[in-house]
Amino acid sequence: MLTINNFSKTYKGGKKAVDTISLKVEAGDIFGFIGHNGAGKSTTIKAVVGVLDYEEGEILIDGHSMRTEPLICKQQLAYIPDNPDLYEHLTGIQYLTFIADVFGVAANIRQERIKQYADAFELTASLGDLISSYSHGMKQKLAIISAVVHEPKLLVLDEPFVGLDPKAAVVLKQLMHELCGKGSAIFFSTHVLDVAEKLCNKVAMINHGKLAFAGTMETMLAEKAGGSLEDVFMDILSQEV
Ligand SMILES: Nc1ncnc2c1ncn2[C@@H]1O[C@H](COP(=O)(O)OP(=O)(O)OP(=O)(O)O)[C@@H](O)[C@H]1O
Repeated sequence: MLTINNFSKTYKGGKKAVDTISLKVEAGDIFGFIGHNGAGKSTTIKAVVGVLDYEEGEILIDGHSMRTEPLICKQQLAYIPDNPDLYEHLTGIQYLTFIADVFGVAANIRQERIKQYADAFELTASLGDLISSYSHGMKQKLAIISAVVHEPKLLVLDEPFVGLDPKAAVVLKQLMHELCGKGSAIFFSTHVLDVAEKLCNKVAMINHGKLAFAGTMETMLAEKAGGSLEDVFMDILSQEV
């Protein structure tokens, strides 16, 4: 579903934020992307979803190149940034309707999905209110609902658990499992290693722009007998790059 081949990104001014990384996210995967502050996670994610240009390497969504076929790629994915910037002058329901229109979701299907997810996130009563009146967490919940309303083949999230209350975090985890059960793939960055360890079947660790590991969670944990994801993370961080 997502293939990253030898992707590198150098920002203007010469800063090489990501250095020749490759990984594969397949249908049904919940793939966690882990790394220290400034490791290159958001840079990679922004290139994957087509909001950041890149010159080196290739990013394929379901076999299509994000560089040369961005529209086909973007039709298949949903992206939730770490700080969702929504249209504040719309109400919650107007925003969800707008996104459902963009992705051509049939009226009966969108109604069903909006009801299901808004109820689960306890946002139904606020859908008629302006987004400008929402709290940070409510905006995040709305962004999540807007992402799943069109059931994307690939859902990409940057730090999705930051700012969510514990119940919303549980709902999000259930939703991620549900989406993957239907054959979608999820690629998300997180600093919450306990959540990643329990939730993800695959994981990649990036250290100063370079990939330190990419593969199954099982393999990663087996590399450090009896260790947790936190132990592996600390071990990788202590290694020279
Ligand atoms: N627009 C930019 N221009 C120049 N350098 C940038 C830009 N955006 C990010 N960087 C640099 O690229 C490196 C990787 O940043 P990135 O935001 O990808 O890290 P991250 O892993 O997402 O970090 P965090 O966990 O803190 O969000 C950092 O050194 C950062 O300073």
